[in-house]
Parts: sequence; C-alpha cells; structure tokens
Amino acid sequence: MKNKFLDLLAQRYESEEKVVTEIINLEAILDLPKGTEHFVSDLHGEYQAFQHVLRNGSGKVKEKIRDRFSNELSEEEITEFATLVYYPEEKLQLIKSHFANKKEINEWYIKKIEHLIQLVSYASSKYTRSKLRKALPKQFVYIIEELLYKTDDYTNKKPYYKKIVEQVISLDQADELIIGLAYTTQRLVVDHLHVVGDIYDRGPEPDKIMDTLINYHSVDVQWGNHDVLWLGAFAGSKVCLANIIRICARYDNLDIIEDVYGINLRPLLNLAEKYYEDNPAFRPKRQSNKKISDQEQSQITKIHQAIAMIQFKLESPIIKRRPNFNMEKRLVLEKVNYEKNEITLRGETYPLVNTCFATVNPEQPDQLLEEEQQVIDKLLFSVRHSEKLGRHMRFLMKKGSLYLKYNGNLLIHGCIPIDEQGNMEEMKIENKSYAGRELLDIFEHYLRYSFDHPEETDDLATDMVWYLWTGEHSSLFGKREMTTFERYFITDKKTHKEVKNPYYYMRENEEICHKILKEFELDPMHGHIINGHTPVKEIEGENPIKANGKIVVIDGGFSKAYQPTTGIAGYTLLYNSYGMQLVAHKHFNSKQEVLHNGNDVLSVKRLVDKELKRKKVRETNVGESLLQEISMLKGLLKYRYMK
Ligand SMILES: O=P(O)(O)OC[C@H]1O[C@](O)(COP(=O)(O)O)[C@@H](O)[C@@H]1O
Ligand SMILES: [Mn+2]
Repeated sequence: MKNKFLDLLAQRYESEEKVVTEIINLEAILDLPKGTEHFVSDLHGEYQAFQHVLRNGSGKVKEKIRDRFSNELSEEEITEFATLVYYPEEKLQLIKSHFANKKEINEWYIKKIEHLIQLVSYASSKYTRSKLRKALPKQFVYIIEELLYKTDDYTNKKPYYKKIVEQVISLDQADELIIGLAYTTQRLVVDHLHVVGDIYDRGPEPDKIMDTLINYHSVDVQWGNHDVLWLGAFAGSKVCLANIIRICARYDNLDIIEDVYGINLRPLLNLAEKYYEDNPAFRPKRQSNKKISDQEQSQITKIHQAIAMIQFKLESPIIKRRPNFNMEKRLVLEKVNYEKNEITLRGETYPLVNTCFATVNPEQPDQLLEEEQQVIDKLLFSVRHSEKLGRHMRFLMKKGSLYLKYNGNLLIHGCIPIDEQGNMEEMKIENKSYAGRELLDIFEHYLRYSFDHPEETDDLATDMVWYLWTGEHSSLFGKREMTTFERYFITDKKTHKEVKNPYYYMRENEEICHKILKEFELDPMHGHIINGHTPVKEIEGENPIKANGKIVVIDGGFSKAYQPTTGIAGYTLLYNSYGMQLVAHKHFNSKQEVLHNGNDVLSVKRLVDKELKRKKVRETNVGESLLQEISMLKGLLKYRYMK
C-alpha cells in the first residue's frame, strides 16, 4: 500500500531533482512569517458592508500604504490611494474625470503604477515568489514580475521601468493593470478568511456574499444558526423551509427566494390571498432604502401569515416524534383556547392579539389543510431544483463545519452548551448521551447525512437540522426556547424573553474558557475561542474581549436591523504573525460615500495578544501539513532514489 502511494507520488515528482526542489521550497515556506487570518461573522446578507471590510482587509490595506508611503504621501493622498485599492474600477473613473487632458492622465498612470508595484512588493514580502505569482492577474504576470524584480535596483533601472509602463499606457492597458494590481494587493493583505457564521437572513443580498466567498482565494465557514436553516431547507426539511420564507417575508426580502433563487411563490401567494387579511403583526419590517407599494405590503403581510402558520403546524409532529428534543412546551397551537382567543403558558393565561388562525382546526390544530400541504410540497420541489441555491448550499457544506480548530484557536458561531456549574450539558440521542465536543460532532454528522439524503424528509437527521436552529442544546442557538409565536401574538413582553444558555455569562470566566479549549484538545495557554452570534452591546459598555483575552466575540452586528442595539457596525479580527487585533467598524453607509470622501468605517484597534516572537508558518496548521508533505517527499527520495 505504502509503495503504491509512493509510486503515485513519483508520477508527480518524476525526477530526483524535482523532489529535492520541492523539499527545499517547502522548508523555506516553513520559515516565513505566518499569513494573516481575517475573521468576520454575522454578515446577515449585508453584502455591501461585507465587501468593504473584505476590500480594505479590516484596515490592513491602509496600514500597509501608510507604512510604505507615509514619507512620500500626505494623509489625503494615502486615503485616495487606499480607496483606489478598494474600488479600483470606480475610483479610476472618478480620478480620471478630474484631469484636463491625456497628458495629465498619463503622468498620473506612471506614478500610480509605480506606487502600486511598490505596494505589491511590500505586501508580498512575507510570501514566496510562487505564491505571489498565483495572486497576480494572469494577463499581466510577465509584466508585473519584470517591474517587481527590477525595482530592487530602482535608480539604475528607471528608464527600463518607464519604457514598460509607457508601453502599457500606449497599448491602452493601464486601467486593467491598475485594477489587477489593486486586487492583488487586497489578496496579499489577507491570506485566509474565516466566516464565523450567519451569512443568511435579515439583510438583502446573502447570495452575493456567497458568490464572493466562492471566488475567494482561501476561506472556511463555521455555520451559524441561520445558515443551517437554509441548509436544512435544501436538505429537505419543510419546517426549515417555512422558516426561511417567513424570515424573508418579515424583512421584506422575498425577492431573494423568488428572483435570486427562482423559487416559485405563486402557490403560496394564492393561499395567502384566500385566507389572510392585513395584520399589523405581520407587516414587513421597513428598510430605509426600499420603497414598497401598499399592494406589495399587503401581499407580503398575507404571505408572512400563511407561512408562519404552516411553520407552527409543521413543528408539532416533529416535537411529538422526538421526545429527546424536550420541546413539548413549544406545542403552542395546542395550548390555545380558540373560543376565548387566549393561551396558557406555564400556568399563566394571556390574551392573544393579531391572530390569524383561519386555517386552524381547533380539534387538530397541527393538521395542515390540503392546500397548505400542497404549497409546502411545491416549495420544497422548487427549492430542490434551484440550481443557484444548490451551488451555494454545496459550497457551504464543502467549506463549512459546526466548529473549527485552526492554529490553536476554537472557532464557533454560538456556544458550547454548559450548565450553571460549567459542566458540559448532555443530550440524549437514540439512547446515547452526548456532551461537549462529542455532541457537536454528532450534530454535524446528522447535518451531513441529511444533506446527502434529501429524499428523506421526516427522519431523525432532517429533524436534527431544525433542532440545530431552535433546540435548547443546540450549539448554534444556545437559548432555552425560541418565542416566535409569543412575539407575534402576545403583548406581554415577559413571554418574549429567550433565556440564554449559561455559556453566555460563564464565558466571561477564564477557567471555563480553559475547560472548553481542553475539551477540544487545544492548548488553553495559547488558544482562544472566537465567537459570533450574540451582538456585543458596545452602547452599554460591553467588551468583546472577555475572560482575560481567552475569548473574543466578533459579532458587533453587520446587520443593519441590529445596529441600534449594538451601537457599532461590526467587529472583525485579524491574526497575523505579530498577534491578534480586534477592529471595530463604524456604520457603513455606502460605497459612494467611500469613493467620494474616502470615509473609512474603521476605527479602534485593541490588541488581544501580542506574540513575543514573530509566528512562523512552521507553527501553524498549514505548517503542520507542509511538514507531513516534506516527510512524504523524503520517503519518496529514499524509496525511489535510495537517498
Ligand atoms: O429579530 P427577529 O427577526 O425577531 O428574530 C429574532 C430571532 O432571531 C434569533 O435571535 C436568532 O437569530 P440570531 O442568530 O441572529 O440571534 C432568535 O433567537 C430570535 O427568536
Ligand atoms: Mn446567530
């Protein structure tokens, strides 16, 4: 077996020289400084704000420009340069429109290309040439390499450099080259991106975020509860599907379902028109930049009610067939007194408002009408046949996981369910109890199984995906119950409260963080927990760095809907060879504002950790696999070439 493997390897490295060269190359990489990791979370469909953070590398682009050019450029010029790197196509047009003639433009081209080459050279100093080559725009690799490697001896080579650039300009390629160099810079500044969950829901353009991630050079995702809801819908869970449509209706985002993913909403609309009226509790949340007509609002309000009622009905049989989910208290439709229009929850009776129970049979409240059944079946069929949704969901599965151990850190969207004593909470699944890491592993197993078996829609695996969205022991939800029904129909706010898992206050305690890191076989001295999911209420003085720096919560809320609560527009984290930096982003208005005023949303940086010694690739995950590769290549050398 081993020899067979080495024979295969020998096909790739067919000479002794090639094996040796590769070993030397890999050894050299091990001693380079570790690449920059960029962490973002809770993007919630806010594509524009996300784009900005990605393009400016959470401030790293500007920092590099400042480091390299502060002697030559004014602060204003640095800002303009940075904006050119973020949005090269648009900024080019804007800058060019200010020049009087071609000659002025050409002079500017020469200067800017020179600056960009110097910037790329500076930003790539910790990479091998081969890695840099991969980051260069394909059509200009030769030219850029000429320019890059001649700049070492710049004064002597100036005429040569000038000649090349003049050629580029006269051949009308300057814009393309500048754009290519700008994107190369963006790519060099961040080596790897982690998305710590919640790409979907609330905001308008999750699909564009997905397309960006699919094209990104290096990325992983830790699924959030909202992502899992979409995965569940695609994996055949009707109740997850009802939820995603309900949330899209609530946030006036049904065009994501209908126009972007091509899912036909007509049958649902027909049902909605037949049974529902206007209802203040179900009107879509207004988005500042979007106008809707009264007719549209009325349709969405009706759809919102229709799908919410389907959702509540679909929850009931799952709760009944899965006693281990311990969700009997969520059998809300059965707790309603339909004559008196009130509900009894935990021994207390509350009046119901804004109800829309036209399709509910009080004798069998969870029974779907034939029409409702048909609607949800058709929706599922449509979802399964959406090419684009399929592509996005498969990518989420491929790059995603419930948690990730990466360079000594633990990345999770929500929580590790624990009790008040700080012990891992147990959940029984098919007669076996799971807790901590084992619980998360079995959750992920079910999610993957469900995804691979979409034809099974009522099995444990599919139900488990919904549990991940809403169950008390779900590491993604992390609350005792979801009070959606109460928030629509009961005015008494105390019924709306969703009690959080003790994790959310216990995580302030360093000992608890150590315990969790150990549970995942990570070194508690050096590791950190990187968390998303709960908006950090900066307004109320909450600190995203907790437990003496052992845990960082980076959900500051990209989500516009949540910004009044958080007082900030998002946190991101950077981890380079010098340590970790937390970056707080102010509210992002628009790309236009950045283009015209250079307004950068960035602000404070707080140091989470400072490496005493610059960290090298050797000490990272990537380093670990390079070391394995080296050892295999050494094996090949011995086996094939008797070295
Ligand atoms: O703000 P909305 O749309 O009412 O949603 C509230 C629901 O979202 C949740 O907070 C989950 O979403 P998050 O992961 O963004 O927190 C539920 O706990 C809650 O019931
Ligand atoms: Mn979340």
